[in-house]
Amino acid sequence: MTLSSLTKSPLMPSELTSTMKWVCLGYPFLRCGETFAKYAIYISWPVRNWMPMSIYGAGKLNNSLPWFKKVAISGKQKIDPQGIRRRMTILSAKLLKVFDQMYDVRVQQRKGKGFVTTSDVLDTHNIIEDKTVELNRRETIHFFFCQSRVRRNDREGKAGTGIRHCSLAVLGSCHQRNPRMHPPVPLLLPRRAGADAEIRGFTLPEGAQVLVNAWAIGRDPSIWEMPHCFIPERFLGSEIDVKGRDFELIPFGGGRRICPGLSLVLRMLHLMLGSLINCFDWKLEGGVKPETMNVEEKFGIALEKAKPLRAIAIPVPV
Ligand code: HEM
Repeated sequence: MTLSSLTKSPLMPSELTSTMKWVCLGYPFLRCGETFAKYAIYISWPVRNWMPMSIYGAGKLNNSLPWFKKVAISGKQKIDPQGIRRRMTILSAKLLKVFDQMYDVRVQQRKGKGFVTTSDVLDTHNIIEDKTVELNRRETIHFFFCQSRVRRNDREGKAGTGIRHCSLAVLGSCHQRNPRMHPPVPLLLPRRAGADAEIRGFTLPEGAQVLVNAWAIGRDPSIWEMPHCFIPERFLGSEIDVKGRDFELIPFGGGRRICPGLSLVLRMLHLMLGSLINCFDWKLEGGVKPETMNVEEKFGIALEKAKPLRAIAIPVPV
């Protein structure tokens, strides 16, 4: 089976090229009697590029080893080898409790004299102390919960520290291409090989789950000069963009599963980042310098900064 026949598989991105790097997990190796040595090919990528950074999400063993998943779904006993489900349940409960308390506070405030509506989400959800209140409460709190998850997905260290006077073109390069180094979704949506394939000497068996490591591609020294340096100008005059045509830069994925929010994101980021840079001067807290700022990442389904960025916004006098 050749690379070109693999690309015809409905489960693979049709524009697959050899510049793509692969991590392959979840191949039921017992099924075809592969040796461990061969299987090791599939785990070597994640061990190097992914395992140290994973906490939850894409790094679940249950997702990677089909046998595990089967047991977890069919059996009554829920297997949670890394304690991920347990930790997520605890954290979700904590977050719901926070929202629950906020809701209580607002109910009390609304009962008080002189309460002025703020037209915020709690108010527009029209809290009423009657028998429907429990439903309203649950809906509102879960609405917050979803919102905070979306926010976490989109969170990315893109403060305009030190680039207030950059041109619009450089700004475009910053927000469109910054995800090269810090793609918010480091491993794209999982794909499954529809047929056996041979890629650069590696055998990709039918049924293997394939995770494209956009994070590693964006830092590959064979593709990028000085891959660890943030040089927005490197894209000035360059044809490369994030729209899924250039496989060396695929923070939004590619093919039929490409992020449908792409156009919205590009417009909104330009507007938001431009406004933030235009309206404020930015300083880092505690004498931290941009050159020494901690840019380490914490990996999961969505990439986060290991240490949150604490920036001080100083309004620019009009
Ligand atoms: C900086 C912001 C964002 C980044 C970096 C991002 C990145 C991604 C990536 C990498 C994928 C997987 C694509 C693939 O595997 O080929 C994806 C999927 C998706 N994104 Fe986004 N995304 C962002 C914002 C948004 C927004 C604002 C929306 C909605 C308005 C959105 C909706 C989706 C949906 C629905 C999918 C799943 C598509 C599918 O299953 O076929 N994303 N995104």
